[in-house]
Amino acid sequence: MFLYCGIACRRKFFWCYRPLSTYVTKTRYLFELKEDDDACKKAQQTGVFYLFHGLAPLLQTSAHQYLAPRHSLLELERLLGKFGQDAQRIEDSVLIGCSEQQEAWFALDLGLDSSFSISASLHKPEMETELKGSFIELRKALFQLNARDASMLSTAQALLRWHDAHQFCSRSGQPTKKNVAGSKRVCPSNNIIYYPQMAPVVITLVSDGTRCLLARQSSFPKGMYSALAGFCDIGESVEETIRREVAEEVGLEVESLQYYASQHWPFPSGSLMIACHATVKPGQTEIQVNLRELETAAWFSHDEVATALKRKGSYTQQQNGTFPFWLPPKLAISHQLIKEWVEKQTCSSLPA
Ligand SMILES: NC(=O)c1ccc[n+]([C@@H]2O[C@H](COP(=O)([O-])OP(=O)(O)OC[C@H]3O[C@@H](n4cnc5c(N)ncnc54)[C@H](O)[C@@H]3O)[C@@H](O)[C@H]2O)c1
Ligand SMILES: [Mg+2]
Repeated sequence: MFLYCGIACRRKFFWCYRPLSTYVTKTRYLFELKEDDDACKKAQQTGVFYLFHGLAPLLQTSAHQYLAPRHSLLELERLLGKFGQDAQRIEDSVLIGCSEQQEAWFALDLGLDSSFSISASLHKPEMETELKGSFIELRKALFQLNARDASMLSTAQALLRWHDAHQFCSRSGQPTKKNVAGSKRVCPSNNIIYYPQMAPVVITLVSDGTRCLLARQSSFPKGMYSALAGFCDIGESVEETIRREVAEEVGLEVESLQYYASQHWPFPSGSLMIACHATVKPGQTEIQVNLRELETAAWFSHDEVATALKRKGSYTQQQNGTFPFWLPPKLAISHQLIKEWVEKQTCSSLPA
């Protein structure tokens, strides 16, 4: 592709241009689709649509995995026609990404109330039959999706939910209007622009040097423990949230912390999970669990955690009445954070 970057580098007596990488070309294309309604409408002609109903994605089952089917604009128009829906409903769709070949990906919810249709939710079973799939709650399906579909459907659900909840201007009370890509909504009466939001959440794996601290909430599946998590309060830095959450939930003071990685998380309504390692002073490890937030918390050895990482989620009660200790699945950043801690511990215990 003969695309050149606008920033030229001067070498001796002539200008030379660096061709844009596929990644840069793709990000620039997505930027254009968000800014230019006509370009985005054009992209819908050749793009594909992922379908939702009441925020549950349409999925098909294939060998213990879920797959997210895609539909062309033509197929979608035909489907809407068959169910007596206005094709204008497609204007509710949101842009969620594109391929390296610039095939744009959109998501559309056929079950949420729309200004173009009010009775779509009545057709759910018939639509499932027609589409040869089922609308399945993302919470149930997430861990049986491949990483790419999981990430895309999470983004799509968060964006669709945000649009559904921001139909009206909080200042004028008037209906807001989304741009074609769905990257913003505007109130026509006062031009206030609303952008999709997500809540920053820290997730911290506390260690005392040899053990790590894991906790569970009563809402977790039986036997599952995870690292400590908490929403950032307004005005806080990530470091302040970590110190506060660890103090609040287990009564310990963080000595040092280190950023690990981040992940978009669709629950409860679109969060940015910021994962960090933290340490406490070796002598100050007595846990005082805040029972309003947690069911329990405890220190675990390297070997206990390494074994639990290999265990798949299980709800089978053991003979002594307890449930096996297990950790969140691979897709969750808490799993990756805990895995990194185990690997680091393994390396540091190897003879030099
Ligand atoms: N991806 C992962 O690996 C992973 C692992 C653990 C937790 N999480 C996510 O982290 C989130 C936060 O963890 P937590 O429940 O321990 O948080 P938390 O300890 O802050 O407690 C939750 C409480 O915080 C309050 N809160 C403050 N701001 C909020 C907001 N913007 N949205 C909702 N509630 C808000 C509410 O009262 C809520 O009951 C969970 O919703 C969970 O989905 C993700
Ligand atoms: Mg918490």
